[in-house]
Amino acid sequence: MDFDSFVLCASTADLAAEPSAREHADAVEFRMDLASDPLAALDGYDGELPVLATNRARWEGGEADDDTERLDALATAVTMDAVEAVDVELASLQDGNGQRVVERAREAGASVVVSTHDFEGAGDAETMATALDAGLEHGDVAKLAVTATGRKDVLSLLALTDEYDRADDAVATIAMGEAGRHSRVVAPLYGSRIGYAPLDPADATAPGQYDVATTARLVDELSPR
Ligand SMILES: O=C1C[C@@](O)(C(=O)O)C[C@@H](O)[C@@H]1O
Repeated sequence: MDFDSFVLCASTADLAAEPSAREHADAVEFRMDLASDPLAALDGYDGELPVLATNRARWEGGEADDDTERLDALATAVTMDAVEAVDVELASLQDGNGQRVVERAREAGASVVVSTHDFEGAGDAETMATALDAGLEHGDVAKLAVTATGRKDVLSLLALTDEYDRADDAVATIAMGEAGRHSRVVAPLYGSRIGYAPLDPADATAPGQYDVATTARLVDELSPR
């Protein structure tokens, strides 16, 4: 999967739901940590959309507990044909444990998204840039999802997104929460390369998400012709 332009992911724990994502999404983000037998589901996957595999650790807002098992499963997932990209937490790369997933992804020709989440706040622009720079050192796309507490946080994030995009650095930026909700459809206009949306709002995988049909429609309507 390449991230030269915006990729909208339908975020789901259920790969069987892929047919209903096709109309709106470019890819499926498979939240392995929220699925009951994720490797079996991937093995049986015969959908059309490419898969971005995420196995989010509990310490980063997900539900996967054992870090060794979690990263092993991710390393196996990237060898599967449908998996064209993988998400690895920046912290897992900085402590060295996630490196084997990146190596496996490289061998398999899958792209690597390096993610950082802040579920409490946004930090200042320098903190955000530090996370993006570190992500770019390890992977193809640096993803930063922060929690916006007000408009200023969103503006800082959008300004940074614009800067990295102008430098041709692939970043994905998201301001989570109510104050940041609009960033999910506006950040792509400033160069954010990935969006995440559930098929059904009741299955949101993060605060402030629009459903995938709404996200696709709004991004399309707002995009310059
Ligand atoms: O990291 C991300 C971004 C996200 O947290 C969001 O805010 O849309 C949703 C997650 O499913 C995904 O793995």
